[in-house]
Amino acid sequence: MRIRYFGAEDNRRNADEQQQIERCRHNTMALSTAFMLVALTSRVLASDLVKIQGPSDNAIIVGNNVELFCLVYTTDENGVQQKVTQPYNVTWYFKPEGVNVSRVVLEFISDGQSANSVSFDSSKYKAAEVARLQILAISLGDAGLYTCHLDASGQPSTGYGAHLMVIDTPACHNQNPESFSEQNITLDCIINFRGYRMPIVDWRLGTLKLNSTTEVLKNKSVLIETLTLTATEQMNGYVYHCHVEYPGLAQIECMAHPSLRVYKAAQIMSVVVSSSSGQESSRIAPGAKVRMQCSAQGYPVPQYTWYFRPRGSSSMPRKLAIQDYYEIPSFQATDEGMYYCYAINEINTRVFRDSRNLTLQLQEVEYNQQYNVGGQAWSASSAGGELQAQESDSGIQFSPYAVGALISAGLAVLLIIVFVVLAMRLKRERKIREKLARAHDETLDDQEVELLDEGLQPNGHFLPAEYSRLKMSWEIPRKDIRLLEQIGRGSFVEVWKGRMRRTPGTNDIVRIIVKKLDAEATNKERHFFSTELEVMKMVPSHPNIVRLIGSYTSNEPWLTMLEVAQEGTLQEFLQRHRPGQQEIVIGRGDDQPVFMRKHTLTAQKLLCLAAQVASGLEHLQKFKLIYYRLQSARVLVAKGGVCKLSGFGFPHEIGDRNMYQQASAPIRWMAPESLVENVYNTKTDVWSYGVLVWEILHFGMTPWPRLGPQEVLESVHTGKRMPPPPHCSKIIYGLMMKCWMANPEDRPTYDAILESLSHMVTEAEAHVVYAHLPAYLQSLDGGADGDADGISHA
Ligand SMILES: Nc1ncnc2c1ncn2[C@@H]1O[C@H](COP(=O)(O)OP(=O)(O)OP(=O)(O)O)[C@@H](O)[C@H]1O
Repeated sequence: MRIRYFGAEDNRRNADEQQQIERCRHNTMALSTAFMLVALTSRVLASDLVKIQGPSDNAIIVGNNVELFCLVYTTDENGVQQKVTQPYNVTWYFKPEGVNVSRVVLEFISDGQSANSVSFDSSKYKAAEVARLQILAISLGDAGLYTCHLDASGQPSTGYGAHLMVIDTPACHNQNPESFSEQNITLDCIINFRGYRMPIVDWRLGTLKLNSTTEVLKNKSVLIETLTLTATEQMNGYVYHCHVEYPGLAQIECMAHPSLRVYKAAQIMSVVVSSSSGQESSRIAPGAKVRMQCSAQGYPVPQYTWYFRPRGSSSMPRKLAIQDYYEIPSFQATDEGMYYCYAINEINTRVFRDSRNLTLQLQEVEYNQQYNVGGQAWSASSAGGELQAQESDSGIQFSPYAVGALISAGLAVLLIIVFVVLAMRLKRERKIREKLARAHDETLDDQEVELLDEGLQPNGHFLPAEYSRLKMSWEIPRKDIRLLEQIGRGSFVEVWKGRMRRTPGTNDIVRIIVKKLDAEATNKERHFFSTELEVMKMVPSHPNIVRLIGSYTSNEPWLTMLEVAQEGTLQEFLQRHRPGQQEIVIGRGDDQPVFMRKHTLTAQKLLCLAAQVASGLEHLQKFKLIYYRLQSARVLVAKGGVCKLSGFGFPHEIGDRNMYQQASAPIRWMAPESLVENVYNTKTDVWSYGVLVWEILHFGMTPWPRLGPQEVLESVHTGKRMPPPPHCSKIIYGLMMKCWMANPEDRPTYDAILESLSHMVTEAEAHVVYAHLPAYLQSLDGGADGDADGISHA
């Protein structure tokens, strides 16, 4: 905080301020002298012989001391001030701000020889020289009117008064020290002041004054100056300050610490190709030098990675460079292909990713390709990449109009082909859906929606006859659904615990989970919601798939009703059953917590969990469905430790959704082809499944525990894999490694995975050896910084 005084005294502040105070004291004295001159000429004196000089207005900052002057003097026949030699009394009065009554705070009694003082609050008020009042450790309550009265020879004067204004140090608050770009930032400057003058307050950035709003509270003694800004990346590191000025008295400032941090998810703004042939084009002349420049915005500043996949190749793109540009010194046929620029940054453990790709080709124009420009024949030579004028000999000459017409015709044919392909694809998908719907209908009769409150009705049919009429649409009347408590959130849904009437018109109630679409969901999100619902309706039931109970889409907000997975997510379930966690607190007695003994999951149970997930995935695969971001935090667990999958769809929908939510990609679980090309299919699910098996065997630990997301990405691309866990057999590690094969075709089928697991389950303790469990898995916080940081090469 910086302070500049016009008038105040301070004996507590630092040396700098002391100097300023000295200056201020002189100022005050100068003011007092001026005041005295005025008083001498204009005020009524107490008596002809004894006179007083009154104090002057002052402003002082809380915590400082101040001295108010009231001098007693007499003048000789020449008008020169002399010491008073006759008896007199001087009384100091104080009338606090906003109060109508004055009280005596100090009194001087002089017999003409010496003066005694009586202070009415000795800790606060002290006497200095004759008739001066010292006020110590000023607080806001000391603001008000101070007057000194002279009583000489029984003739009391009216006295002299001065206002003391007390200024508190302003407090600057930055309410949003961390925010995202485009969000609002609010800075408050709160000033406590007492006295008759309101300060002038403004927010500044350097010397630039900014528009802010002023609010005065508490009987005009507190002022709040609010600055509202829209966060932009450029504001990073900015510190705004609040400037408070008491005109003619003091200027004070406070800074809104900490400096601003404005996050922005990595976003590629442009990818520019330039070549030595002087053109910005994706067609490059042979031998030309090419530079591709990728520019991204974001805070923290994004990291760039370039990948390349040669033309005609279906292999994984290989990494080229970790920088914002990539250069090819001499472009050749082998450089033809797809180049990808990735920009990544991490904000509060969430990873944000953006990518662009471009195709580079050799210039097709070979020798003697001719155009007729302006009646003159030109020949384009690919060697130099430049057009050179030369006389054309013979050959057919095309006018630019003819070339244009040809291109338009070509485009039209292309459009028709695309249209036909799309129509055929849509028709095929519709057929699949109809087939699925039929399959579903066939299973409807014996489909018992699991009784969620088993105690109530263990074997009853969930959907009553009245609802079954609605069965094809799965619609449940809204009056039969009750939302009780929100337990979670998805990207565009709220997840609620709820209740539903099992039979209309009765009080037969079951517990359900309700996913409620956000009111402000975008059209795209509505589409994802309804597609997910439609897919769930079509998939025949399976013990490892979360069961759909019904939906409500007649009115907003749309609802999906699901069976309850009491144990929460698989990740939470695993962490709760970690070996180190043998006791859990289940409640509190009078003072003592109540513990319950928990059992660590057995080796067999761990392998069963892995098998259940594979079984659910195999079921989905039969209907050509894939998972949306498979990881233990997205698999649910129902009573009895039964894994339940939810969040699946057709690959193109999932790809679309993953692209939409690309910003928060679960990099640690993603297959290399998903990372680079946004490809999602059964084989990418198998890769993620391998990572999920690792999570199961590590009781819900985060995969690649010691690496940041960028390092994970690079490790995966350079063929590195997580190392063999010390407590797992070679066979089980081999299964994980197969899931992580670089070539998707080399990864196992779910059938093969289930086959392998079924063998392992029979002698589970030989595959998951608890005696070899690493120390980091035996404690509660093992997930945070376990030692599983070695790296294997695929
Ligand atoms: N059937 C259920 N039983 C118990 N809890 C559930 C159930 N469904 C969802 N939840 C809880 O709600 C949370 C969010 O649900 P979920 O992840 O399914 O939402 P989502 O829409 O798929 O999320 P996202 O948009 O991130 O994909 C889960 O982590 C889980 O804790």
